[in-house]
Amino acid sequence: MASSFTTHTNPLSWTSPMKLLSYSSAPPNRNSSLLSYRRNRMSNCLSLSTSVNSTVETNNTCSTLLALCEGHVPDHVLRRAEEIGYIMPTPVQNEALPVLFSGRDCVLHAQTGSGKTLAYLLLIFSVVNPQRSSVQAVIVVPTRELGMQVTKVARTLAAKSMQLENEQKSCTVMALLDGGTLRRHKSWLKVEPPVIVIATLRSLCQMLDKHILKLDALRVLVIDEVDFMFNSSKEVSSLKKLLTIHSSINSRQTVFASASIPQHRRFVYDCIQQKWTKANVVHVHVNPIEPMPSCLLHRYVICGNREKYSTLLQLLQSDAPQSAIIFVGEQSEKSKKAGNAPPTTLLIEFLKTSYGGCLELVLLEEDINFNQRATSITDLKQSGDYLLVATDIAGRGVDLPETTHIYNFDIPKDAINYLHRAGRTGRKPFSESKCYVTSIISAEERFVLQRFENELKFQCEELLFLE
Ligand SMILES: Nc1ncnc2c1ncn2[C@@H]1O[C@H](COP(=O)(O)OP(=O)(O)OP(=O)(O)O)[C@@H](O)[C@H]1O
Repeated sequence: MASSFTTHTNPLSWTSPMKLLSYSSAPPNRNSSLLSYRRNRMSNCLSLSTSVNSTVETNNTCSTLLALCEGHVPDHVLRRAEEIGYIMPTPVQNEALPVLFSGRDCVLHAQTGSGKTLAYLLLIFSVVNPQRSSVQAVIVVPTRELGMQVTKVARTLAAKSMQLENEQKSCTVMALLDGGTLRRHKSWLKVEPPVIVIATLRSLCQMLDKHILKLDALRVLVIDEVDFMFNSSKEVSSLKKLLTIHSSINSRQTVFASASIPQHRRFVYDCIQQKWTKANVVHVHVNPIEPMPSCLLHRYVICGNREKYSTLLQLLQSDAPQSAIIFVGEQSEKSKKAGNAPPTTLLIEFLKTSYGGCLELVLLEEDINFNQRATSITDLKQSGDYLLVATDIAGRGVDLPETTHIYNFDIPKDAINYLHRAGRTGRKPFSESKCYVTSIISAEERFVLQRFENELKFQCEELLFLE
């Protein structure tokens, strides 16, 4: 079956990045802001940081990551970073690292895929002392998937460099994630006391409440995806307790990170008022006029509910993605009670029989067991040719850089969700390649997508199916 799509106005028009950068409220000069972003992105000299309550000297000189971190981060960690391929700092690393090394608390606010993880990990390696067997840094993450990913990067950086002999003892990194049992976590703690702990809030608080883990020696506390954590009714009281009772702002450096911090001025104000951070906290906000990466091209297709499956199939055939994630909405409680199969399962079954392409079909959702979930992401990272069907569990933080296409089979519930789903692609900081985000919507949902466009300052092009 020959299938193809065209854009509403001009079949090729959506390939133009200039056209895609639109603003709901008029920017000072659209073209010049795009050009300056491009220039800055290439030379790593972005100077769009906003500081709150303080004047921050930002580092505007072009330098390598090594030059930026020398004298702060141990040599063996910097060598490992180079071996992995981290040579130049990304804009957020360029902006944030001098602030972080100065000891100030920090709200890291930068686009998805911009390299916030490496920024806070380099801070941690600059502060902790591997000779002391006490927990000196804690990174709190919202999901097991993100936790496993951050643990992997931290362990890779902590591992012995191939270039340096006679190195110091390397840091022990421990993951305390949902899905592991308290007994197992307890015995790991005994066998190899960790210096850096990466944890989901529930598992961490369980250990703290039972006095199995102590944070007396804590030097750095990172809360990743901070807006999500504060928005989650299940997590918020534990989070506040961690920030104010289990540890103190005076003895630790606090870092909050996310690509989306709604009402960020209010948030920073609250941080100070509630004593979650010190009063001289710095808000490092990189590229505030463009909440999403400019390498993303946004498209939508309108179709009836019954045609969604065939529309997705046609899109997959015409796009031929290298790797893709298809986001499906959560199953409602009513549908669960009625004994219906989850929408993810229905879609996987459909694709198994209809999708004839060479990508491996993988499912990721809350209801599959933790070991299976662990395998999914690890396998995907290694294989690189996947068609991942997922709920929003894969929407936050998951880093699969080979993903070239995102499909919103169901429309995200709000603009923030759109931003994080879209941000699962375009995750190669120095690449100029374009990546695609396509939403399959009904005619009635067009106005919802329009609202996202206004809020997130992007423009979506309609794809029309050609018979
Ligand atoms: N200096 C660098 N040079 C090259 N690649 C980098 C650099 N820093 C980070 N990366 C890569 O960029 C990708 C995105 O980084 P990371 O996962 O830290 O993004 P993020 O800002 O945390 O995104 P999100 O908000 O979606 O969680 C990763 O694959 C990482 O390895």
